[in-house]
Amino acid sequence: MKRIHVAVGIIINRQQQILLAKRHEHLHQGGKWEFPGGKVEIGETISQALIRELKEEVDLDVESTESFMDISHNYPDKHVLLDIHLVKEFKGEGKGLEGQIIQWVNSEELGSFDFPEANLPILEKIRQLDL
Ligand SMILES: Nc1nc2c([nH]c(=O)n2[C@H]2C[C@H](O)[C@@H](COP(=O)(O)OP(=O)(O)OP(=O)(O)O)O2)c(=O)[nH]1
Ligand SMILES: [Mg+2]
Repeated sequence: MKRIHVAVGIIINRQQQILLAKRHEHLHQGGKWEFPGGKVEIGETISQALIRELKEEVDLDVESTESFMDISHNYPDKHVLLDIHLVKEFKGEGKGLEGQIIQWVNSEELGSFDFPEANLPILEKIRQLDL
């Protein structure tokens, strides 16, 4: 199965809250909460893809990104490579431009959201950040 390459942003605001978005029901892993992001297009770097996706999906202007971790995960119906970056410098408040629900949450609250299975190591590593 082809592996899709996804640029994912852990977006952290000045209140140390993290931005989550709820995936639309009809999408792969629909109904689950995600860190905003999307597929890297041909000819794009990861950071270009992340900047583009975060503008398109949540209306943020990203000023810098820091690499955080990569996760390769096989769902029964899709193989993904998540290229995850921290985003702490950006302009904008965040807005669900694709009609998705978005929410800024404290790191202690992350455990109460239902994420795709591939995200478990991300949640573990966020817990180790000093937020
Ligand atoms: N953005 C994001 N995707 C995730 C996370 N966890 C996870 O397994 N995924 C998977 C779900 C999807 O299979 C894939 C993201 O692809 P997508 O369909 O949202 O891609 P996209 O935003 O470029 O949308 P499109 O090309 O379908 O319009 O990565 C996550 O935390 N954030
Ligand atoms: Mg997406």
